[in-house]
Amino acid sequence: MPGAKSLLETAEDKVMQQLSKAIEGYNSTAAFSCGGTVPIDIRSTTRYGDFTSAKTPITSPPVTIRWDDQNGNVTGKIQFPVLPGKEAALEKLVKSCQPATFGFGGGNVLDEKIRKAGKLDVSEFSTSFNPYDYGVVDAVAQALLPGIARPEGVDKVGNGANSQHWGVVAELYKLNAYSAPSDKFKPHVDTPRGFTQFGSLVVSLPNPHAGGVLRVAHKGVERYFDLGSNDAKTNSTIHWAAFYSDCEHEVLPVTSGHRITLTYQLYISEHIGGVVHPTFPTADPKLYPLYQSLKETLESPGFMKQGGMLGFHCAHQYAHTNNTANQRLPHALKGIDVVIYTIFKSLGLETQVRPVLDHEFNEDWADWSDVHFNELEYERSAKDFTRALPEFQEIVIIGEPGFEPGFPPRDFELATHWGKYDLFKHVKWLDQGDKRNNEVAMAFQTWYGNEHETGWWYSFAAILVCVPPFAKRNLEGDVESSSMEEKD
Ligand SMILES: O=C(O)CCC(=O)C(=O)O
Ligand SMILES: [Fe+2]
Repeated sequence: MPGAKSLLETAEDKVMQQLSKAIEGYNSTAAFSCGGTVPIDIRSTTRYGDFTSAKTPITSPPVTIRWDDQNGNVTGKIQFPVLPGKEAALEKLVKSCQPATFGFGGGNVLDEKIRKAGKLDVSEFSTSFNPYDYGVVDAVAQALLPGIARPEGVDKVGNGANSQHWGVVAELYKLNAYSAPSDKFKPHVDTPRGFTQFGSLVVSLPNPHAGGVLRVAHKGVERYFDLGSNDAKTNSTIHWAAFYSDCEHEVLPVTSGHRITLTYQLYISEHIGGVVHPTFPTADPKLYPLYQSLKETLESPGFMKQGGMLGFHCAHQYAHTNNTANQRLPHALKGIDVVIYTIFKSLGLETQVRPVLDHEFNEDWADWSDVHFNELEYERSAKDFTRALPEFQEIVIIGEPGFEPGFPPRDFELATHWGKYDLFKHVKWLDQGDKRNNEVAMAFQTWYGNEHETGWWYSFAAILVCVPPFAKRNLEGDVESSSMEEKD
C-alpha cells in the first residue's frame, strides 16, 4: 500500500514516542531531586583553582564540628570521619542533641512515633563544611532551579527581577543525629519558611551507619538516597541530596551507627551579591576608582550645562540581538560596563542599557530621490544622531521587496519593524566603541537594476545616561558622602 509505513519505520516511531514521553516525564517529575558525593581525603589539597582544571578529583578534608552545651559554652569538637580512639567525642555530640521536633499545625511537635532523632540548632554549633566550596549549591541550582515556578512575590523585590539571574542561597538550619537502633522520620513534607524557600538540602557527614535511607517522592515517582555508603577508594564520603519543598520524604530507620546530617534551607534569590542587584548591590559604587572623577565631571557647571545624553559603548561582548537580552541586561554587565552603569545609577541619573544602531547605517542611508539632498551634509549630521531601540530584539530579516527597490529601508520602515525608537541628537560618547562587539540587527535586500545585494545594519549594546541641565542636577551621591564626612 503506497504511503504505508514499513515495520522498521513503525518500530522507530514507537521508540521515538517512548523517548519523547520519557523526556516529557523527566521534565515534569524526575527532576524533583538531585544528589551527589564529595569524597573525603585526609590529605586533601583541593584548592579553588583546581575546580576548573579537572586534573584531580575534588575532595574535602575531614569536616570539623564544634558545638555548645546547654549554657552556650563551647563544649566539644569532633572531626568526621571520626578517628579511631575518638568515639567518645561522637557519643558526647549525640548526647548534646535535643530531641528533634517537627512542624505541625503551625507549632512544633515532639512525637517519637513520627520523628525520633536529635538536633542542634544552628546557633549551637559551627561546621567547617561549606556546600558552596564543592559545587553542591551550583549543582542544585543547575538541576532544580529551571523547574521552579517563579515564587509569587519575587517580582516585587524590585525591577529587573528575572529568572536568568535567579541564584540559590543555602542557609544552614540544623545538625541532626539519627542513631541506632531505630531513629527515623516518617513521611512528611517540610514546612517552607517564606515564599522564596523552594527546597531542602541534606548533607550526610561521613560516619558509618546502616539504614537511614532517605526516600523522596514526587508525583508518584520515588527516589532513594543511601547517604551512608562509602566511596570504594577513600572509604569515607560526604553524601548530599536536595529536593523541592513539595516532595514527600522520609528517613528510614537507622539500624546501626549514627547518621549525622547537616540540613540547609534552599532559597531562591534575585542574585543576592550581584553588583546590579536592584535593592542590595554588594559592591558600593563609591568605592570604584572611577566614581570620584565621574562625579566631579558632572558637578562642574561647564559640563553639559543644558543637559543631554551621555553614551558609553559596552566594552564587553553581549549576545544582544535576541529577546532574552532584556532579561540578562543590565544584570549580566561585566567589568568596566558594570562600573559605569552602577556609578551613574548611584548618582541618581536615569541610566539604561539599550541597543543602539551603528552610525554606519546612517551613512548608507540616503533619500537619493530628494533633490535637496546634500550627501556631505547628510553624512555629517548622521553622525550626530543616535538611534536607540526601545529594547533588545531579535534580528530582523527583510526578504520581500516591501519597499522601493534600490533603497535601503527608511526611518518609517525601520519603525515598522523595530517599533518606535528614540532619536537622540548629539549624544556625548565617552568612548570610541569596538566594532567587534556589533551584531547584525537587520538584514535587507537592495536592488541595483537587476542585481540585488544584501545589506546589514549593525547594533551595539550601549549605556545611555540622561544628564539633567546643570541647574537641575541633584546628584544623589552628595547627600551620603557629606554625611559620611561629618561622622569622620
Ligand atoms: O536527614 C534527612 O535525610 C532528612 C531530614 C528531614 O527530612 C528534615 O530534617 O526535615
Ligand atoms: Fe524533612
